Amino acid sequence: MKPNPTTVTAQQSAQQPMSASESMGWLLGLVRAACDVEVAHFEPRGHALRPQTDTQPGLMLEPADRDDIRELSELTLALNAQSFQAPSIRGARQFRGTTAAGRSRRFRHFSSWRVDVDGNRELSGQLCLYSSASRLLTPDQTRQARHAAQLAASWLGTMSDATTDDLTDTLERGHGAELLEKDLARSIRTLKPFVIAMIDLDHFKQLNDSSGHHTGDEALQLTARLLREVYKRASDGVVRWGGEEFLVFHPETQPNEGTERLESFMLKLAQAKFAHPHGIDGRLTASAGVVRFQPSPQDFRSGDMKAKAETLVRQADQAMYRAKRDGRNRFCVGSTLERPETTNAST
Ligand SMILES: Nc1nc2c(ncn2[C@@H]2O[C@H](COP(=O)(O)OP(=O)(O)OP(=O)(O)O)[C@@H](O)[C@H]2O)c(=O)[nH]1
Repeated sequence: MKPNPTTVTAQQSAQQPMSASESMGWLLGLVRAACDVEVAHFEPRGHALRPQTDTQPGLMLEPADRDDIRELSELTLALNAQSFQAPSIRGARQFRGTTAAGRSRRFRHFSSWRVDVDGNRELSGQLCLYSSASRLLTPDQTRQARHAAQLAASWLGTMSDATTDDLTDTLERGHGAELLEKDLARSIRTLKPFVIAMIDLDHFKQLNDSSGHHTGDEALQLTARLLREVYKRASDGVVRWGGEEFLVFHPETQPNEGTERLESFMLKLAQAKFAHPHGIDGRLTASAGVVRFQPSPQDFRSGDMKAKAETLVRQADQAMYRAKRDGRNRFCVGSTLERPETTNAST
């Protein structure tokens, strides 16, 4: 690919840690510079897109938009177009829209790439590029665009290492805690219920002692894989919180979703039948605690998101210890939090 200013800027900024959304902006910038793409649609893996409206206004990728990759990843971006009409872009080969110059045109799909930046969430999915009929790409331009996207994806892949846990490919604790605070803040803004669960493997020390550390590692990897299967939406967080402890969090989009998804994980773990000589029924089990937080308008006023997140984590932890005390291989529900600052009784 010919060097261009976008590439230089991108390579320079790649020396600095970039957020996932900045990375996405950068990737699109590269592709746009290479091939005049007009509409880019990012389809996160394992995550259904919101229904599109009949006429979606064009959305530019401006710095102000970049804090929120979860919202961003659900969007279709009109890079050089004014607007486009598409009831659902997902899988669309073509749709009508208006170019930047105000002309009505048919936009055609010309290429898609798998983007796999973070094994757990966010920029993992399919980037589909559309161009208007008057701008169909030459084979050379297509090659350039492909090269740009591959280059960007490989840079981004390298950068994701700092935020994920090497062994389990889930979010590393520091990064997970930051996302938790952001997601909690969003739930408070939107007044949507929010769920946190703490999951801890049972008798894990004994598994290490009897079957070896390597088997212990495999148990952690299995657990992480099953959690990722259950908590697979772009808005879900799966974090390795401690040695054999995982934290998950997500907005509650359906009633009772927190407990149902945890049940589904427990069932998958039981079906995996991972042998544990000292485990319940000779297999690997887990104990968990889950709390659901329903924000109220009052929460806007007390803004210490870190303290709120810590309280919720502590309550999930207390509920998890209750599950351990009650015999393990189960989960307990912490009391619904009306005010996360108050640490009264989840046990
Ligand atoms: N294999 C392996 N073991 C780890 C890792 N990180 C922490 N551990 C081990 O995890 C074990 C945690 O044991 P405990 O906290 O005593 O808990 P437990 O044996 O699971 O007991 P309960 O939680 O009460 O059921 C310790 O032996 C740690 O050495 C890891 O990355 N790999």
